[in-house]
Amino acid sequence: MYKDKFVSVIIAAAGQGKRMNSKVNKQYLKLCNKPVLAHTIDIFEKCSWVDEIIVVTHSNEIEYCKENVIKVYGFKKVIRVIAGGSTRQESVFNGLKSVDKRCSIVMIHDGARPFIREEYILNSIDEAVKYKAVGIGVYVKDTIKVVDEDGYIVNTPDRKFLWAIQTPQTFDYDLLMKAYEKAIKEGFLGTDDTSLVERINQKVKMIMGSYDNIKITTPEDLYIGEAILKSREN
Ligand SMILES: Nc1ccn([C@@H]2O[C@H](COP(=O)(O)OP(=O)(O)OP(=O)(O)O)[C@@H](O)[C@H]2O)c(=O)n1
Ligand SMILES: C[C@](O)(CO)[C@H](O)COP(=O)(O)O
Repeated sequence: MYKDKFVSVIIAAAGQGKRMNSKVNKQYLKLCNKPVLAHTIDIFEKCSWVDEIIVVTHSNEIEYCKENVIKVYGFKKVIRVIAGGSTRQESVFNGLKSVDKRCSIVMIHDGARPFIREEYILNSIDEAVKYKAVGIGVYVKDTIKVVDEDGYIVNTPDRKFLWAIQTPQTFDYDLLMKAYEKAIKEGFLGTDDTSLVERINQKVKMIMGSYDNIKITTPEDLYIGEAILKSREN
């Protein structure tokens, strides 16, 4: 098992949470009395392989985040809370530009994914040292259809090759920077980080995650989330 490289974690928490349809941004909604974002940061804060954490939040929420999350929960590894952009990609890029000079491995995680467990973080870092680019996910449970604009099925991809990708996604820092710079130059916009690395013809290793590493996206995820937390209490 590895540990001689500097590991930076970028937590992307600058979205607007439109699908949650709530007045309070979803990262600051409470699950078992603690903000979603605080649950997320807590897991990385406690992980001994993580050297620094950068939280990217909406420019209007920087002070709120510092006061109500970083200060209240005493997170020491959060060295910076910075403003995100209008897309997740832009937010992550802002984070990438502000890591410590020693950063060798960078891990990108959604602020809205508060149930990742430490064993998956350690495994991702280990594998990133070997493979330079690592995604985490699960096999899809449903049969997936490709449907055309008129609502007709085009085809049914073989499920054994289909994964639902999650975060954290973990990379050699220089490699991810190169992928981001190319995507920006060429106007490519991806919904995750591995898709940018795929474009520079770098193989990305997929590792198995867990079905409970859900992203808080729509209102029912809040009660599913509370159930996940309660199931871990003992
Ligand atoms: N401009 C953005 C958009 C998204 N994110 C972050 O990326 C993660 C995954 O995005 P998603 O769940 O799609 O969040 P939102 O964009 O906030 O959700 P919605 O699409 O419902 O508005 C979230 O932690 C979100 O805060 C971000 O940092 N900056
Ligand atoms: C990286 C990601 O979590 C992949 O599932 C992504 O951020 C999800 O955002 P989405 O646009 O809501 O799928």
